[in-house]
Order: sequence, then structure tokens, then C-alpha cells
Amino acid sequence: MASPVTPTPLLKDELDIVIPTIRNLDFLEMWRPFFQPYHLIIVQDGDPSKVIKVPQGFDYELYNRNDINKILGPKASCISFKDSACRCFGYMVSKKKYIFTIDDDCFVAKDPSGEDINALEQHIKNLLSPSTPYFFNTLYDPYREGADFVRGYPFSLREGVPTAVSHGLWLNIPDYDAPTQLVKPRERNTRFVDAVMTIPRGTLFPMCGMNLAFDRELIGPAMYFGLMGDGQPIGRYDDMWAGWCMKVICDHLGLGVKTGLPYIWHSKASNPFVNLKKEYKGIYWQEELIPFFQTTSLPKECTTVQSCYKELSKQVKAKLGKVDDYFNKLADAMLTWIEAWDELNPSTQLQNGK
Ligand SMILES: O=c1ccn([C@@H]2O[C@H](COP(=O)(O)OP(=O)(O)O[C@H]3OC[C@H](O)[C@H](O)[C@H]3O)[C@@H](O)[C@H]2O)c(=O)[nH]1
Ligand SMILES: [Mn+2]
Repeated sequence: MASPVTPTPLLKDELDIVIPTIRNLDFLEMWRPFFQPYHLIIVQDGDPSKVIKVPQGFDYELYNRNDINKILGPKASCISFKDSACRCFGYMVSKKKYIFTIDDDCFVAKDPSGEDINALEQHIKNLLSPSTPYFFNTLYDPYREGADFVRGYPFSLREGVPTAVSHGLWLNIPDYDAPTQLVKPRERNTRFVDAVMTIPRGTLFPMCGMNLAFDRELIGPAMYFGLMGDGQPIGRYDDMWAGWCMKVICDHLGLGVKTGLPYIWHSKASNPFVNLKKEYKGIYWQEELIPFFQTTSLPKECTTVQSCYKELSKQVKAKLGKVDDYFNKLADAMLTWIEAWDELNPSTQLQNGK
């Protein structure tokens, strides 16, 4: 009797898993059944002389700060140090169409039936099915098995648009800001919501980098996680900044962003006092940043992610430079990022990421 053929994991040779880390990578043992077939890109932050042990059997490349400096030269200045924002270097050096990024304190969660959740498989499903940013489907993801568009949903919109980003969530430790963490230190997220939905066009959202996947060819150059951490006045706004820039560009280019399933189990609460020191400026700056992104418009001549991003950098400098000089530096770093991206990925300067 022939042994059952194990199905080839979806996108096995078209997806890289990017992990920022300052710790050991034992968490991979729990993910082995789901991650082992895939190539890992490990971005080691902090002291490059520290040896990061990768469990046996994983196919990976590892970059520390010395490697980043060697590969990018002066352009390495745009890659953050001592902040998880460094993960975006992994997006830049990857050669694959898709990226899944996960933190090293995120583990396999269980769904209400007690089954292990293959977060990677769900992200791939999210990315391979269209999004519906122009009209909200009240039964959530219409492309999901057992669901569809509801009555009154325009047939002209049922084809949907390509999905650029899949934003997953977290059981146990929720991704709260420091003030919320301080007032609710024991709060845990126990609610499993069985839904995936498209974030409507024109709506921003707080993108968390903990459990995130995206189509690198559609939106990769917009996934810059900014200037954070060492030497910078702000931290823990890396993924937020990337999410706002990305969403404005996705809306402009007609691409979709989904949030919801899959869940991971977030195991470690970082120190709220340390977090407060990192993020406090962001808490009041964002009251000006959000209106900026909500009112930003990109000219129709911007038809590639790179051209959109360069235009966004110009507007950041013009309109946010007066909030704080940091945004002038960030606007310049956005341009450096795109230059570095194009140097490492010469073939991606195409129309609309196609
Ligand atoms: O200096 C650093 C600190 C951490 N990392 C790596 O980044 C991942 C997240 O670190 P950690 O789990 O300690 O922080 P959280 O507060 O849970 O992270 C959330 O908020 C900040 C970021 O937006 C992050 O994406 C969120 O998940 C982890 O893999 C650390 O090893 C680092 O590279 N450099
Ligand atoms: Mn964490």
C-alpha cells in the first residue's frame, strides 16, 4: 500500500519567513511542522558578536549588524538598530514573492476545537484570495469555504482586487501600547474570532509586525519599518509607520489588506515601563500623523510602489518636518530605503508591482 503522499506545502519555494531576534530561536521547535519546508531569513539585532543558535534542520540565512553594514554600506543607516524594525532588512534581501514575518516569542495557538493553528497556511490563503476594499461584505470573507457575497453586494465588485497584506492576530498577550499595558497588566486576549475581513479603502489601521504576511512583489518597497531604536527618539512605532504608508499606497494602487485569522499565541509581555519610554512620543505624534495619512493623496502619475513611496517621503518632509525634525530624517531614510531596495532588487521597478 503506497504511503499517503504528503501535499507540498503551499508556496514552499515562493515564500521566506523573516524573524527579527535578540534571543535564541527555540520557539522554532513548536513551529517545525509548519515552518521546516520554508527558507528562514533571520535578522539578528543587537550585539553581532553574540551567537544565535538556530535549531537543526531549518534552511536559513542569518544577518547581523556587521552583515547589514557590509551589504548596504552607508545606506545601512536606514535600517534600525536595537528595535524589531530591523526585520525589514530581511524583506529587502529576500528573493521570494511572499514574506511571512513573526516574532520569536510567538507560538502555535490552538483554535476553539483544540487544533493547532497553521498560521502560515492561513496567511497564504488570505494572500492568494482577493480582497474587497470597495464595498464591505457583512458575511466577512466571501471567498472562504461556506461563505459568499450577501444580497445587495454589487456583482461588478465581486471579482475583488489582489491582496497585498495579511495581518494576523494574537491570543494571550495582546499588542497593547504601554499606557494600556500599565493599567491592564493582567489582561489576556482569550477571544478567538473566526473571521478574516478586508480593511476598507480609505481606512487606516494599527498594523502589528508580530504575525504578518505580504506579497513582496505587490507592496514590498512600502514595507519599510522606519528609523526606530538606538539613536532615535521613538521605538515600537516601526510597524505602525509601515502600516500607514502601506495602506495609503495600497488604496492608491487598488490593492487589498486583510486582518483577522490567523492567530498566534503571544507568550511574552515586554516591560511596559521600557515600552513607555520608547513609544511616548509616538502617542502624541500620532494625533498629527493620522490626519496626515488620512488626507494624503498620491498623483495618478505614481503607478509603482517606489514612485508612490518617494512621493510620500516628499510629503512627510513638507508636512511633518514641522512636527519634529525627526520626520525630516525619516523622510530622507525613506528615500535611502528605496535606493537600497532597488539596488538589491533591480527587476522590481515595474508598473503596479506586476
Ligand atoms: O531591540 C530589539 C527588541 C526585540 N527584537 C525582536 O523583535 C521581536 C519583538 O520583540 P518583543 O517580543 O520583545 O517585543 P513586543 O513588545 O512583544 O513586540 C511588539 O511591539 C514592538 C514591535 O512592533 C513588535 O513587532 C511587536 O511584536 C522579537 O522577535 C525580538 O527578538 C529585536 O529584534 N530587537
Ligand atoms: Mn513579543
